[in-house]
Amino acid sequence: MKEVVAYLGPAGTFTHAAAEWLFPEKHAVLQPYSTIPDCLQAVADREVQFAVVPVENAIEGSVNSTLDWLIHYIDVPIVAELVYPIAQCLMVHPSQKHRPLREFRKILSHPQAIAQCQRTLRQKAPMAEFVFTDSTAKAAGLIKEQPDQPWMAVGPAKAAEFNGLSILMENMQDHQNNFTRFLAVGWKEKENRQSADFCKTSLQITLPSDYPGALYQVLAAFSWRKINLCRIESRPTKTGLGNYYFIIDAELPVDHLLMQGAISEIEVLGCHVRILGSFPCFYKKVMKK
Ligand SMILES: O=C(O)C(=O)C[C@]1(C(=O)O)C=C[C@@H](O)C=C1
Repeated sequence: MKEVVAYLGPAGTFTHAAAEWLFPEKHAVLQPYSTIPDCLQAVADREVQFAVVPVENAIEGSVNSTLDWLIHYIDVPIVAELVYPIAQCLMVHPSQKHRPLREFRKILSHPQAIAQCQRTLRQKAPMAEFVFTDSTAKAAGLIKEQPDQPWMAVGPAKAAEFNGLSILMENMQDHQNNFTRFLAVGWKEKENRQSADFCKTSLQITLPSDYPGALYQVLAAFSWRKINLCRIESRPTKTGLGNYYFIIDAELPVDHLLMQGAISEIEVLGCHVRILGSFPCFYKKVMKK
């Protein structure tokens, strides 16, 4: 039977492209959901076997709703990671394509996409106000429904294609080398049909209390074992200002002897360690035109 995979829809989002890459059509049915929490809750409630969600962008940083949902509201392991190239396009209804950019009044998109193009958008369309939508493809769909409005959307070329929109600018993010890291979460290990670039373990660490050098001691457990850390992120525990969880990604699988040693040492220090997942990581390089 085919696996059912939730993704941030509608069809044409960057997350859709990432989900198609991780779960090819031959083996899976991709099911769109309106928001990132909806995707994650669907897998937690076992409506679907997997969900694919964005977690970090090279320009704008963390996707907090993904991190918070994984930390606070559900307990489903991360089973794979994909780093995927992001090319943002400026798109309009074909009936608006000859209008000068300065005359546009609204720019619709997901907040992450707008943030990646903020400077360019300010320069090209200074009169336009930003309107945030649940996804880039949702924004493209709204533009399609309003042929008479001087509105634009930001998002993937696929979203323009699916909605019959005209692309006015390609690769318009403020900085090149734009990539987003996506996570697949699910109830069983993802079969590795592609070979992974490397394996990673994602840990949520709670310090026992705030004392000098607490985080330093945690990092030392990785450092002297020469375990490479690829990310440290703090998120509020939501119990009071200044209380944080640390999300630490280490470049070794959890069953590796060195990782086991590091985790035990950190626990002996009085920290609470939650394993968010130990998973293969894939890297999709930019496709040359
Ligand atoms: O709206 C989309 O197309 C998405 O897939 C969401 C999302 C994100 O939340 O980061 C995914 C990749 C890009 O960084 C911009 C937007």
